[in-house]
Formats: sequence, C-alpha cells, structure tokens
Amino acid sequence: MQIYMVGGAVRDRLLGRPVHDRDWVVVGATPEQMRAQGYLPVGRDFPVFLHPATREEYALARTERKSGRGYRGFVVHSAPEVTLQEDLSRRDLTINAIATSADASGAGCLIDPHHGARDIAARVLRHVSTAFREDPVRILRVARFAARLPDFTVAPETLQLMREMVAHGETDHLVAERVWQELARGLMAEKPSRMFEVLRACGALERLLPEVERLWGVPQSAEHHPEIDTGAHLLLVLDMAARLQAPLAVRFACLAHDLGKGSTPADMLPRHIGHETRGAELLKHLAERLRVPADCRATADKVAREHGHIHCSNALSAAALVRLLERCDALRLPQRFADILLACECDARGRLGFAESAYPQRPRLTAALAAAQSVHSSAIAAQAAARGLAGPQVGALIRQARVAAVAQWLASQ
Ligand SMILES: Nc1ccn([C@@H]2O[C@H](COP(=O)(O)OP(=O)(O)OP(=O)(O)O)[C@@H](O)[C@H]2O)c(=O)n1
Ligand SMILES: [Mg+2]
Repeated sequence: MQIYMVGGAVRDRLLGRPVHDRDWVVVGATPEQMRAQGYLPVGRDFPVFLHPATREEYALARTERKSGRGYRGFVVHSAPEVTLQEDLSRRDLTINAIATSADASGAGCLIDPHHGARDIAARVLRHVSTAFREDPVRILRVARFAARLPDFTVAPETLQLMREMVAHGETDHLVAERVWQELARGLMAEKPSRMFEVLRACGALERLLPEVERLWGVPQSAEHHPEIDTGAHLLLVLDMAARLQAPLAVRFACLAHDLGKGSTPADMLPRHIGHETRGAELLKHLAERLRVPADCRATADKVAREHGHIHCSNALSAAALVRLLERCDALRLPQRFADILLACECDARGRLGFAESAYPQRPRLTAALAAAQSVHSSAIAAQAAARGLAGPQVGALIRQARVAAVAQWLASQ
C-alpha cells in the first residue's frame, strides 16, 4: 500500500499557512489490511480509518457516484485498484486535490494532476471536474474557503456550475447539521463577508438563508448608516466581528441582528420601527431550521431584541439600566452579556466610516453590571426573610438595592 498526504494540509503548506489537521489517502489496501495494521475504522459511509497513534484520518482511495439527492445520496466505490489519480479527480477544488508522497515531515514531491499549485499561485478556487456536482455541501465549502482565503476568487466556470446546482434544487436537500457546520466555519474565518458574497452570487443564500438574502436592497437612513443598504451593513458587521476576534456566538448574533429589517413595510422605509421584535421571530425560525446550537441562539436573540437599547444606553437612568441588565439576563450570565456587548460594538463599528470609532457603551454597561453585581442579594434576602417578607417583595428589595448601586456609580462618573 502507498500512503499520500492530501487535502488541506498540502494546500495550507503551499500557502505558507499553519497546518492544523492532516488528511491521508491510502492506495492499494483493503479495509481488512488497514484493520490488521491497527487502524481504527470510523464512519459508516466512507472507508475512513484513524491512525492508532496519531489519530489522523486515513481514507482509502475511492471514487464516488451520486445516487440520489442531497448529502446522503452517494455510492462509494473503494477498492485496492482505485488509483491516486482517480481519487484526486473526485475531490472538490484543484487546491484541495494535490497529493504529496511525503512522509510526516512533508518532504517529497507533489502529485498535482489538476494544477492546484498553479491555482494557489493565481489565487483561484476552481472545481476539479463535474464530479463537483455530486456533493452540494461543496457549494458551502467554496464559500467558506473564500472567507478563509479572502484574496482568492471563485473561477467563473465554478461559479456557473454552482449556480446550476442551486437552480437544480441541489441545496434544498442539505442536512441542517452540515449547513450549520460549514456556515459556522465560514463565520469563524478571516473575512466572513466573502462567504456571503459567494453564496449570494450563486443563488444559494436565497435557498439556505432567505431571511438574510432579503436584507439586500433594503435601505436604512443615511444619517446612521452611510452605507445605506442593509446587506452592505451586514457584511461590514461580520468583518468587524472577525477583526475583533469574536467567538462564534457573537458572529452568529451579528449575522442575525437585523433580520427584521428585511420585513419592514415599504411605506416605513428607511425607518425600521419594530425590527427588533420582527427580527427575533425570524431568527427563531432560522435557528430551528438549521439546528443552531443553544448558546448561539440565545446570544443572537438578546442581540436582536436589545441592540437598539444598548446603542442608546448612554441616556438611561439607573432604573432603566437595571431593567436592561435584567432583560439581558446579565446578572445570571455575565459572560453572555459581554458577548452581547461585543456584538453591539461590531454592529456600531460595522458602518461605513465608523470602523475606527470608539464604542463607549460597552465599557460603560460592563461597569454598570459590576455596580449591580456589587449588591449582596443573599444578605438582602436573609434580612427580608427575617422581616417576614417573601417572593416578589424580596425581589423588589434586591432590585431597589441594585438601582441604588447603579445610581451611585452613575453619580461618580
Ligand atoms: N465535500 C468534500 C469534502 C472534502 N473533500 C476533500 O477532502 C479533503 C479533506 O476534507 P476536509 O478535511 O473537510 O477539508 P480540508 O480541505 O482539509 O480543509 P480544513 O483545513 O478545513 O480541514 C479536502 O481537501 C478535499 O480534497 C471533498 O472533495 N469534498
Ligand atoms: Mg482537513
């Protein structure tokens, strides 16, 4: 059997980028031989094994043929006769279809029948062959590679193929988990806006995230949003989230923060009264459809509802500040509140001409929370109980003490 390094590790090494995980392809072996050598079989669908020591993935060379719609409709053919060349030609992009006869040190010559190295030099994402069609997840992969490698463009013929696949309904049968996985990776990449540009350009955004697609062509007031278009604003916000190294929950909250602006009645534009509540409702459906993890969902819900109040929080009284903190559940979940504030900063600075502006609301509300947290609620509860008070009366006393503490902090400013 021969073993070659393939895929992301070879690509990233040629790009001079850090290599995270290595994928290997094994030619001329049977599953039985692999098991006999101690490799551990994983995955039901594909002949993939884990190395007993390194735990890296070793896949038997295979060809794939589509048998149905969506991600699951595959027939995999793997046999010792399948050649490296055959395996490389069923892969998605030329830059991912380079093998090296390397040992683990990475030395060795490139096997690059589809000229992936040339496309790396030319900064092009190009499909290897029409076998690309056989896996619609690849549309999302191209989009997330565009976000990770922002100086790459999608080859016109690849974009055309992606358009045809979308028009054919190929993205309509994708499994929610796979869509979310690729979306999350794209959001965490260097320039998330590129992912959405590519998904829009091939029509996949309309199919997968119609609530997001709808933001394009919707105006906002030029005074607050010099970029005017709500879609243009969204892209600036997402790239700001990447610049501020925000975690996934914050980036997803950025993606979903203005969904309500896509359903503003035409006669209200460019104002968006009530977009927060409308947005939270749209977010709920989107998150259920894509099975978005609970932490991302919860952060996004608070951001959708409260971002306007947080932007305007400089004018709030102590009592209103405490109500805002309570609505954000900030006393119980301070880390999530920090995430909510970060998303709001991305929103504010993700506007044309505001990228370098300060966002004093974030430190200010962080300090307001600290003031509210300084109240010893258990001591107050114990005193109240001693006086025979219970339930809502205790809650009211604690809130009163928090308002007093926030008022004292406000006065010291
Ligand atoms: N839908 C897919 C998924 C994977 N691959 C091939 O399998 C390799 C390994 O896949 P994966 O680890 O998912 O992606 P990488 O390209 O290695 O990127 P990453 O750095 O994100 O791991 C890819 O390079 C590509 O050759 C493919 O052709 N089609
Ligand atoms: Mg990989």
